[in-house]
Amino acid sequence: MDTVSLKLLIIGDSGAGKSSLLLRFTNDTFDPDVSATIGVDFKVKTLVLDEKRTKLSIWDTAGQERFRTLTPSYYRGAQGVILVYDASSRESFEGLEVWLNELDTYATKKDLIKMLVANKIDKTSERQVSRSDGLQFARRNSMLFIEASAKTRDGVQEAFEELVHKILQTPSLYMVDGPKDSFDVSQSHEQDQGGWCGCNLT
Ligand SMILES: Nc1nc2c(ncn2[C@@H]2O[C@H](COP(=O)(O)OP(=O)(O)OP(=O)(O)O)[C@@H](O)[C@H]2O)c(=O)[nH]1
Repeated sequence: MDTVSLKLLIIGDSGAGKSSLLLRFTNDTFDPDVSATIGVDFKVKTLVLDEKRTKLSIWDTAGQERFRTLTPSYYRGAQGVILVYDASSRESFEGLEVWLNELDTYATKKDLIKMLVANKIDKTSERQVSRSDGLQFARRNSMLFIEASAKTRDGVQEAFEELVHKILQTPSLYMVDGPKDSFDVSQSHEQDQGGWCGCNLT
């Protein structure tokens, strides 16, 4: 079976639930007291989809401005991005434009696939962003869209799988010409450890 290595990013306002979505997807756990990400956190997960083994390296970036150093390197070479807002926070929804601008500025693959995730849909009585508002924003910006909850698992697996499925349908995104363009997970991880703090605030 072919193995495809993909780099995915998770971006969005602080507190939207980026680390929680990643933790749910990679470990199937949820931590109500998860701490803010400093710099970047990084997880690898293998997924078999469309008769391909995909080795996903998923970069969870800090939403807080003061922890965002070396921003361009988060974006370099990414084939897919998950843009997260909190459906119980209008502010996090309104922050999406800024994240899209940052993506436009730094992404090196301009045809990368974007998935918009409305997180925290379990907080039904506190909802501030309707499904149709989310869907409309996604359509306007050529993104996939899913509503999810890292807490209840709703939509989480689907969000990652749909994104990967769409990337696999776009071979130009991951077929590489030579070693210089390929993304080597092990090498990149070593760089992370040496370059900046890839940890959670305790
Ligand atoms: N009810 C509910 N709470 C959630 C959900 N996802 C995350 N949370 C909570 O929201 C808070 C923020 O979650 P994080 O995953 O740290 O958010 P983040 O986007 O990674 O934040 P930064 O690291 O600061 O960028 C935590 O208290 C989580 O437990 C969800 O689906 N439902």
